[in-house]
Amino acid sequence: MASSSKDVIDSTEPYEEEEGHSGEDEEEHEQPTASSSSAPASSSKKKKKKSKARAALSKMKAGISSVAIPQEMVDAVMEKVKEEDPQSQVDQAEIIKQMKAMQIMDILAGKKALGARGKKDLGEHKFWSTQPVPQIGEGPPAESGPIEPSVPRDQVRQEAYALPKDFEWVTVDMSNEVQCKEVYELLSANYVEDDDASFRFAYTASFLRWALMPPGYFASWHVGVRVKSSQKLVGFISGVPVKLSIRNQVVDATEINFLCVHKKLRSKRLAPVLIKEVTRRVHLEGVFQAIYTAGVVLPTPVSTCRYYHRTLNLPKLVDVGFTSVPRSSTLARIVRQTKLPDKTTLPGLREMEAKDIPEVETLMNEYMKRFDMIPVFSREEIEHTFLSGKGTEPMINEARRTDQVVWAYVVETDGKITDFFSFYTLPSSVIGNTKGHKMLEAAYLFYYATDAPEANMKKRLYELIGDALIIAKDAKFDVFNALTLMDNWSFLEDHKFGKGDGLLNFYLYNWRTPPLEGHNPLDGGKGVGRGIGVVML
Ligand SMILES: CCCCCCCCCCCCCC(=O)SCCNC(=O)CCNC(=O)[C@H](O)C(C)(C)COP(=O)(O)OP(=O)(O)OC[C@H]1O[C@@H](n2cnc3c(N)ncnc32)[C@H](O)[C@@H]1OP(=O)(O)O
Repeated sequence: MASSSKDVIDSTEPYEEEEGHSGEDEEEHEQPTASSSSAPASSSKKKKKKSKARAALSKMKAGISSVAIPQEMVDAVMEKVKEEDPQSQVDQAEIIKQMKAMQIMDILAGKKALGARGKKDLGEHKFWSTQPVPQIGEGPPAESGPIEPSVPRDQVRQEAYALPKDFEWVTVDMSNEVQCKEVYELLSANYVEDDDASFRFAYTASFLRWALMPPGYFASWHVGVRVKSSQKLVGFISGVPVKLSIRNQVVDATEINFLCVHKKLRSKRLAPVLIKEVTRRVHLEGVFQAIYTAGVVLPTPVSTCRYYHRTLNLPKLVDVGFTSVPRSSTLARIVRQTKLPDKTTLPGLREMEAKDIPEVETLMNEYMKRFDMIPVFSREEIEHTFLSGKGTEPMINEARRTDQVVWAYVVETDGKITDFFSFYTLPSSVIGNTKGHKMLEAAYLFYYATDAPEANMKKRLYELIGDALIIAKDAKFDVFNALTLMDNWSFLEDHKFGKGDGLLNFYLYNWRTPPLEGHNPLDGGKGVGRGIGVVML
């Protein structure tokens, strides 16, 4: 009798990975080291809720929880703080947070300041230690470039990696509605959650189609794993082509995203085999570099950015536990303080149209020179990225069409496009909420550009993002999120974005370059740089 997918999923043993494939991957076969969870902020239930709220979405793809801090180190720091300032209100949770941030910065700086437990705290990395990525403690490279050479197609492993016997590889056809829905369903139930399992990213099917089918995409880079007997999709990873300019070296790369393994198949070493298989398929197309982001700390981030959140619908954010009202204030007061103007303010602001593509391209090419790592968009990519996700009529509300995934606006002054901004939707499902809210509607700041001269740049960006917030509020988003990349640092605080707890790590595969400025968590929110100009979905 054929086993049901439930039986197969429940009984799957940890996967013993193949050894020595094409000399690329000699992972030792051991159980993964369990990552430690972050320390609770407080034992009191109320405080815990508050800490959950602060962490919220920013910790989802952006956790620092995999870095363990020994209790004795926390105690020692606590003692020192009290010694220097007996009135200090700082608590253990804050110390742990700061120490984790310090560790990440040390990794970025290539210092071995990880304490006696060093590498162990970060896990042994049985898989990642075999991959062409900068290893922990290696130190910043003197020069940028590939870690291992590219090889001709006939030297790339031709056969797929072996999977446990009950599973098989599939290439998911994202243009097929049923298959796209299967990916959506896998992710809806199993993708990234925050530490408290309160929210889970809920990318829509139309979003996934938009994200995974840019011009020149390779269907073979949409890799799925199915249970043979039931054909249930239980694993996924995807790549899309991207041309990156990293410190002025242009690299044909792939953007890897949506790595997901069904919850019941976790810790069985399926992720490494998914990563190896997508790598093989990417190599077969002559591409040998990749960019990806993750909340977890792996060897080795090229940069780390922090999330910031701008409240748009405070009562709902409080209801779902995303945020809380400080004791010293009231809901009504904060609503008043964060109220946005009813109408956008910039003359000439309008939705981007196809006719604007050449001017937006010129504007972006010029403006993006400010950052060290940027995407190099072709005209077709600009069209796809900013216009193809516009959705269709009818409108769901006054500023949102059915299936709209991206919002793109330009400022036209005397027939010339002077500015541009965009944001995209990424809702999260609210897990186990008792107040009737199923979804948290979050907008994420995407690309923008302006021709404002440097002296006027800060003011102009402030105005642009102010209007983006108003449009997002009209489209009924609950919160507007942004990272400390591009020039975001210049307007986040002025626009009343709250600093999130979460950090997002940026990684490059098979490319070494000295750390790119993103955000220095030691610097209390200042000291942000202009390293990262790539916005990952
Ligand atoms: C040239 C082309 C190159 C293309 C490839 C470029 C690289 C792309 C890399 C992928 C970029 C993805 C970008 C995104 O999509 S980031 C989003 C990742 N997805 C989620 O967080 C969704 C919820 N979680 C899951 O589905 C699972 O927990 C996943 C699938 C994440 C791990 O499954 P599981 O929990 O069952 O673990 P395991 O026993 O199979 O495997 C354990 C090994 O996997 C390493 N691990 C864990 N999490 C991640 C992670 N997020 N990136 C890279 N590696 C990760 C881990 O360190 C350990 O290796 P090592 O520490 O022992 O060495």
